[in-house]
Amino acid sequence: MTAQIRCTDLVRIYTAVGVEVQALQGLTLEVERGELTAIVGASGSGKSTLLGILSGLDTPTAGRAEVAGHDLLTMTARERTRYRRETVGFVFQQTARNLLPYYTAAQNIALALALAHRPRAERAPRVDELLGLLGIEGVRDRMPAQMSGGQQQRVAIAVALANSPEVLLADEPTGELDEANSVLVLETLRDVNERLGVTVLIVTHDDTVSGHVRRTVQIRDGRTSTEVLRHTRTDETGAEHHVEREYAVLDRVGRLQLPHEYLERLRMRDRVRLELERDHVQVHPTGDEEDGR
Ligand SMILES: Nc1ncnc2c1ncn2[C@@H]1O[C@H](COP(=O)(O)OP(=O)(O)OP(=O)(O)O)[C@@H](O)[C@H]1O
Repeated sequence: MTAQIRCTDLVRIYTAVGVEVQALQGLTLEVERGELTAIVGASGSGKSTLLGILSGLDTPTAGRAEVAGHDLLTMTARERTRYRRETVGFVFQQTARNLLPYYTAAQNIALALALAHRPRAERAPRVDELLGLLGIEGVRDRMPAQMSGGQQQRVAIAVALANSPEVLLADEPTGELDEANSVLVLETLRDVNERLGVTVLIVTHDDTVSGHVRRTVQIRDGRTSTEVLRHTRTDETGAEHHVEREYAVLDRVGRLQLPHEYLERLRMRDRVRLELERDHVQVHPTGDEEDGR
Protein backbone atom coordinates (compact mmCIF):
# COMPACT_ATOMS: atom_id res chain seq x y z
CA MET A 1 0.00 0.00 0.00
CA THR A 2 1.13 3.54 -0.66
CA ALA A 3 0.82 6.27 1.91
CA GLN A 4 -1.81 8.83 1.00
CA ILE A 5 -0.65 11.30 3.61
CA ARG A 6 3.07 11.46 4.18
CA CYS A 7 4.72 14.01 6.46
CA THR A 8 8.46 13.78 6.96
CA ASP A 9 10.38 15.87 9.49
CA LEU A 10 7.73 18.56 9.29
CA VAL A 11 8.62 21.82 11.00
CA ARG A 12 6.38 24.86 11.50
CA ILE A 13 7.78 27.84 13.29
CA TYR A 14 5.54 30.82 14.07
CA THR A 15 7.22 34.13 14.62
CA ALA A 16 5.13 36.64 16.49
CA VAL A 17 6.52 39.90 17.86
CA GLY A 18 10.04 38.55 17.85
CA VAL A 19 9.17 35.35 19.70
CA GLU A 20 9.55 32.03 17.91
CA VAL A 21 7.16 29.17 18.61
CA GLN A 22 8.06 25.77 17.19
CA ALA A 23 4.59 24.33 16.74
CA LEU A 24 5.85 21.30 14.78
CA GLN A 25 9.33 20.05 15.53
CA GLY A 26 10.10 17.35 12.97
CA LEU A 27 6.80 15.52 12.78
CA THR A 28 6.71 12.28 10.79
CA LEU A 29 3.44 10.58 9.92
CA GLU A 30 2.18 8.21 7.25
CA VAL A 31 -1.47 7.43 6.64
CA GLU A 32 -2.58 4.80 4.13
CA ARG A 33 -5.41 5.30 1.68
CA GLY A 34 -8.74 4.44 3.32
CA GLU A 35 -7.47 4.57 6.89
CA LEU A 36 -9.47 6.09 9.75
CA THR A 37 -6.99 7.71 12.11
CA ALA A 38 -7.28 9.89 15.18
CA ILE A 39 -4.50 12.30 16.07
CA VAL A 40 -4.69 13.04 19.77
CA GLY A 41 -2.61 15.37 21.90
CA ALA A 42 -2.81 17.97 24.63
CA SER A 43 -3.65 21.58 23.93
CA GLY A 44 -0.73 23.26 22.16
CA SER A 45 0.85 20.02 20.95
CA GLY A 46 0.54 21.08 17.31
CA LYS A 47 -2.60 19.28 16.15
CA SER A 48 -4.32 22.26 14.52
CA THR A 49 -1.05 23.36 12.97
CA LEU A 50 -0.71 19.94 11.35
CA LEU A 51 -4.27 20.05 10.07
CA GLY A 52 -3.79 23.59 8.75
CA ILE A 53 -0.86 22.33 6.67
CA LEU A 54 -2.65 19.20 5.45
CA SER A 55 -5.68 21.24 4.44
CA GLY A 56 -3.53 23.59 2.37
CA LEU A 57 -4.31 26.66 4.48
CA ASP A 58 -0.82 26.96 5.91
CA THR A 59 2.66 26.06 4.65
CA PRO A 60 5.36 24.36 6.70
CA THR A 61 8.67 26.03 7.48
CA ALA A 62 10.65 22.90 6.57
CA GLY A 63 10.26 19.20 5.91
CA ARG A 64 8.03 17.39 3.47
CA ALA A 65 4.27 17.00 3.30
CA GLU A 66 2.41 15.12 0.58
CA VAL A 67 -1.29 14.36 0.34
CA ALA A 68 -2.73 12.20 -2.47
CA GLY A 69 0.32 12.88 -4.62
CA HIS A 70 0.30 16.66 -4.05
CA ASP A 71 3.46 18.20 -2.66
CA LEU A 72 2.17 20.78 -0.19
CA LEU A 73 5.44 22.73 -0.12
CA THR A 74 5.84 23.37 -3.82
CA MET A 75 2.20 23.81 -4.87
CA THR A 76 1.39 26.99 -6.79
CA ALA A 77 -1.48 29.20 -5.58
CA ARG A 78 -3.72 27.84 -8.33
CA GLU A 79 -2.90 24.21 -7.49
CA ARG A 80 -3.55 24.98 -3.85
CA THR A 81 -7.04 26.29 -4.62
CA ARG A 82 -7.82 23.18 -6.67
CA TYR A 83 -6.36 20.95 -3.98
CA ARG A 84 -8.61 22.53 -1.36
CA ARG A 85 -11.65 22.25 -3.59
CA GLU A 86 -11.13 18.75 -4.97
CA THR A 87 -8.74 16.67 -2.90
CA VAL A 88 -9.58 17.45 0.72
CA GLY A 89 -12.75 18.12 2.68
CA PHE A 90 -12.84 19.58 6.20
CA VAL A 91 -15.07 19.64 9.21
CA PHE A 92 -14.31 22.21 11.88
CA GLN A 93 -15.15 22.15 15.56
CA GLN A 94 -17.25 25.30 15.44
CA THR A 95 -20.49 24.22 13.83
CA ALA A 96 -21.03 27.84 12.78
CA ARG A 97 -17.85 27.72 10.67
CA ASN A 98 -19.04 24.72 8.69
CA LEU A 99 -22.47 25.86 7.56
CA LEU A 100 -24.10 29.08 6.36
CA PRO A 101 -26.70 29.96 8.99
CA TYR A 102 -29.35 31.26 6.59
CA TYR A 103 -29.20 28.24 4.28
CA THR A 104 -30.99 24.93 4.85
CA ALA A 105 -29.07 21.63 5.04
CA ALA A 106 -29.90 20.91 1.39
CA GLN A 107 -28.89 24.43 0.31
CA ASN A 108 -25.60 24.21 2.19
CA ILE A 109 -24.73 20.96 0.39
CA ALA A 110 -25.89 22.35 -2.96
CA LEU A 111 -23.71 25.42 -2.45
CA ALA A 112 -20.62 23.21 -1.95
CA LEU A 113 -21.46 21.45 -5.23
CA ALA A 114 -21.96 24.77 -7.03
CA LEU A 115 -18.63 26.12 -5.73
CA ALA A 116 -16.97 22.96 -7.03
CA HIS A 117 -18.55 23.61 -10.45
CA ARG A 118 -20.58 20.40 -10.46
CA PRO A 119 -23.04 20.48 -13.39
CA ARG A 120 -26.40 21.89 -12.30
CA ALA A 121 -28.36 18.73 -13.23
CA GLU A 122 -26.18 16.57 -10.97
CA ARG A 123 -26.59 18.70 -7.87
CA ALA A 124 -30.13 17.80 -6.68
CA PRO A 125 -29.58 14.01 -6.93
CA ARG A 126 -26.21 14.37 -5.21
CA VAL A 127 -27.80 16.36 -2.35
CA ASP A 128 -30.37 13.57 -1.87
CA GLU A 129 -27.66 10.92 -2.03
CA LEU A 130 -25.60 12.65 0.67
CA LEU A 131 -28.57 13.32 2.96
CA GLY A 132 -29.44 9.62 2.68
CA LEU A 133 -25.87 8.46 3.20
CA LEU A 134 -25.61 10.44 6.42
CA GLY A 135 -29.12 9.62 7.61
CA ILE A 136 -30.18 13.26 7.83
CA GLU A 137 -33.03 13.42 5.34
CA GLY A 138 -35.20 14.69 8.22
CA VAL A 139 -33.31 18.00 8.47
CA ARG A 140 -33.11 18.62 4.74
CA ASP A 141 -35.14 21.86 4.86
CA ARG A 142 -33.97 23.09 8.26
CA MET A 143 -31.46 25.82 8.92
CA PRO A 144 -28.56 25.11 11.30
CA ALA A 145 -30.25 26.89 14.24
CA GLN A 146 -33.15 24.43 13.92
CA MET A 147 -30.88 21.38 14.25
CA SER A 148 -29.08 19.70 17.15
CA GLY A 149 -25.28 20.04 17.30
CA GLY A 150 -24.92 16.44 16.14
CA GLN A 151 -27.21 17.03 13.17
CA GLN A 152 -25.29 20.18 12.26
CA GLN A 153 -22.02 18.26 12.28
CA ARG A 154 -23.49 15.50 10.13
CA VAL A 155 -24.65 18.12 7.63
CA ALA A 156 -21.12 19.55 7.81
CA ILE A 157 -19.74 16.10 6.96
CA ALA A 158 -22.14 15.94 4.00
CA VAL A 159 -20.89 19.36 2.84
CA ALA A 160 -17.27 18.22 3.23
CA LEU A 161 -18.00 15.06 1.23
CA ALA A 162 -20.07 16.81 -1.44
CA ASN A 163 -17.28 16.89 -3.95
CA SER A 164 -16.03 13.35 -3.23
CA PRO A 165 -12.67 14.32 -1.68
CA GLU A 166 -9.97 11.70 -1.26
CA VAL A 167 -9.21 12.85 2.27
CA LEU A 168 -11.54 14.14 4.98
CA LEU A 169 -9.92 16.22 7.71
CA ALA A 170 -11.86 16.86 10.91
CA ASP A 171 -10.59 19.29 13.55
CA GLU A 172 -12.19 18.53 16.93
CA PRO A 173 -15.47 17.59 15.23
CA THR A 174 -17.03 16.67 18.56
CA GLY A 175 -15.60 19.58 20.54
CA GLU A 176 -18.92 21.36 21.00
CA LEU A 177 -21.10 18.26 21.39
CA ASP A 178 -22.45 16.29 24.34
CA GLU A 179 -21.50 12.64 24.70
CA ALA A 180 -24.45 11.15 22.80
CA ASN A 181 -23.97 13.49 19.85
CA SER A 182 -20.20 12.93 19.89
CA VAL A 183 -20.73 9.18 19.54
CA LEU A 184 -23.16 9.79 16.69
CA VAL A 185 -20.73 12.00 14.81
CA LEU A 186 -17.78 9.64 15.33
CA GLU A 187 -19.84 6.67 14.17
CA THR A 188 -20.87 8.72 11.12
CA LEU A 189 -17.22 9.40 10.31
CA ARG A 190 -16.47 5.71 10.69
CA ASP A 191 -19.41 4.81 8.50
CA VAL A 192 -18.42 7.14 5.63
CA ASN A 193 -14.85 5.86 5.90
CA GLU A 194 -16.05 2.27 5.52
CA ARG A 195 -18.68 2.89 2.88
CA LEU A 196 -16.90 5.42 0.69
CA GLY A 197 -13.31 4.40 1.36
CA VAL A 198 -12.42 8.06 2.02
CA THR A 199 -9.33 8.51 4.19
CA VAL A 200 -10.37 10.21 7.44
CA LEU A 201 -8.09 12.06 9.84
CA ILE A 202 -9.67 13.26 13.07
CA VAL A 203 -7.70 15.66 15.24
CA THR A 204 -8.80 15.91 18.85
CA HIS A 205 -7.80 16.22 22.47
CA ASP A 206 -10.70 13.92 23.35
CA ASP A 207 -9.31 10.50 24.32
CA THR A 208 -12.68 8.77 23.94
CA VAL A 209 -12.34 9.13 20.16
CA SER A 210 -9.84 6.26 20.34
CA GLY A 211 -12.68 3.84 20.98
CA HIS A 212 -14.08 4.56 17.52
CA VAL A 213 -10.99 4.24 15.35
CA ARG A 214 -8.45 1.54 14.60
CA ARG A 215 -5.46 3.80 14.84
CA THR A 216 -4.69 6.58 17.29
CA VAL A 217 -1.53 8.63 16.89
CA GLN A 218 -0.38 10.67 19.85
CA ILE A 219 1.42 13.93 19.23
CA ARG A 220 3.47 15.64 21.85
CA ASP A 221 5.53 18.83 21.50
CA GLY A 222 5.06 18.93 17.75
CA ARG A 223 6.13 15.34 17.10
CA THR A 224 4.36 12.02 16.82
CA SER A 225 5.27 10.03 19.91
CA THR A 226 3.31 6.78 20.24
CA GLU A 227 0.45 5.15 18.44
CA VAL A 228 -2.12 2.50 19.26
CA LEU A 229 -3.47 0.04 16.72
CA ARG A 230 -6.60 -2.01 17.38
CA HIS A 231 -8.11 -4.99 15.67
CA THR A 232 -10.56 -7.76 16.41
CA ARG A 233 -9.34 -11.35 16.48
CA THR A 234 -11.61 -14.40 16.46
CA ASP A 235 -10.23 -17.39 18.39
CA GLU A 236 -10.74 -21.10 17.66
CA THR A 237 -13.99 -21.13 19.71
CA GLY A 238 -15.41 -18.28 17.62
CA ALA A 239 -15.12 -15.72 20.44
CA GLU A 240 -14.06 -12.20 19.42
CA HIS A 241 -11.19 -10.46 21.16
CA HIS A 242 -10.28 -6.82 20.82
CA VAL A 243 -6.55 -6.55 20.53
CA GLU A 244 -4.80 -3.27 21.24
CA ARG A 245 -1.10 -2.67 20.76
CA GLU A 246 0.97 0.38 21.49
CA TYR A 247 3.81 1.40 19.19
CA ALA A 248 6.46 4.07 19.45
CA VAL A 249 7.64 5.99 16.42
CA LEU A 250 11.19 5.21 15.34
CA ASP A 251 12.56 8.03 13.23
CA ARG A 252 15.00 7.78 10.34
CA VAL A 253 18.06 8.07 12.56
CA GLY A 254 16.78 5.56 15.10
CA ARG A 255 15.45 7.94 17.76
CA LEU A 256 12.68 6.47 19.85
CA GLN A 257 10.39 8.33 22.24
CA LEU A 258 9.21 6.28 25.21
CA PRO A 259 5.72 6.99 26.57
CA HIS A 260 5.73 9.44 29.44
CA GLU A 261 3.90 6.99 31.75
CA TYR A 262 6.63 4.37 31.25
CA LEU A 263 9.33 6.86 32.14
CA GLU A 264 7.48 7.92 35.29
CA ARG A 265 6.62 4.40 36.38
CA LEU A 266 10.19 3.09 36.01
CA ARG A 267 11.79 6.43 36.97
CA MET A 268 13.77 6.55 33.79
CA ARG A 269 15.68 9.73 33.09
CA ASP A 270 18.85 10.98 31.41
CA ARG A 271 19.84 7.57 30.14
CA VAL A 272 18.68 3.97 30.01
CA ARG A 273 20.52 0.70 29.69
CA LEU A 274 19.96 -1.21 26.45
CA GLU A 275 20.31 -4.90 25.88
CA LEU A 276 20.06 -6.39 22.43
CA GLU A 277 18.35 -9.76 22.38
CA ARG A 278 17.94 -12.02 19.37
CA ASP A 279 14.58 -10.53 18.36
CA HIS A 280 14.01 -7.52 20.61
CA VAL A 281 15.70 -4.79 22.58
CA GLN A 282 15.39 -4.43 26.34
CA VAL A 283 15.36 -0.97 27.87
CA HIS A 284 16.20 -0.79 31.58
CA PRO A 285 16.28 2.09 34.03
CA THR A 286 19.71 2.75 35.42
CA GLY A 287 20.65 3.21 39.05
CA ASP A 288 23.94 4.47 40.43
CA GLU A 289 24.91 0.98 41.60
CA GLU A 290 24.31 -0.53 38.15
CA ASP A 291 26.33 2.18 36.49
CA GLY A 292 29.22 1.42 38.78
CA ARG A 293 29.42 5.10 39.69
N1 LIG B 1 -0.60 31.82 14.50
C1 LIG B 1 0.20 31.50 15.51
N2 LIG B 1 1.17 32.35 15.95
C2 LIG B 1 1.99 32.02 16.97
N3 LIG B 1 1.94 30.84 17.63
C3 LIG B 1 0.98 29.95 17.26
C4 LIG B 1 0.06 30.24 16.19
N4 LIG B 1 -0.76 29.17 16.06
C5 LIG B 1 -0.38 28.26 16.98
N5 LIG B 1 0.67 28.73 17.70
C6 LIG B 1 1.38 28.00 18.78
O1 LIG B 1 1.84 26.77 18.25
C7 LIG B 1 1.70 25.71 19.21
C8 LIG B 1 0.82 24.63 18.62
O2 LIG B 1 -0.49 25.13 18.46
P1 LIG B 1 -1.69 24.27 17.85
O3 LIG B 1 -2.86 25.19 17.74
O4 LIG B 1 -1.25 23.58 16.62
O5 LIG B 1 -1.93 23.20 18.99
P2 LIG B 1 -3.18 22.24 19.25
O6 LIG B 1 -2.60 20.93 19.63
O7 LIG B 1 -4.08 22.26 18.07
O8 LIG B 1 -3.88 22.90 20.49
P3 LIG B 1 -5.45 23.05 20.83
O9 LIG B 1 -5.94 21.67 21.14
O10 LIG B 1 -5.46 23.96 22.01
O11 LIG B 1 -6.10 23.65 19.61
C9 LIG B 1 1.12 26.37 20.46
O12 LIG B 1 2.21 26.65 21.31
C10 LIG B 1 0.50 27.64 19.94
O13 LIG B 1 0.49 28.63 20.93
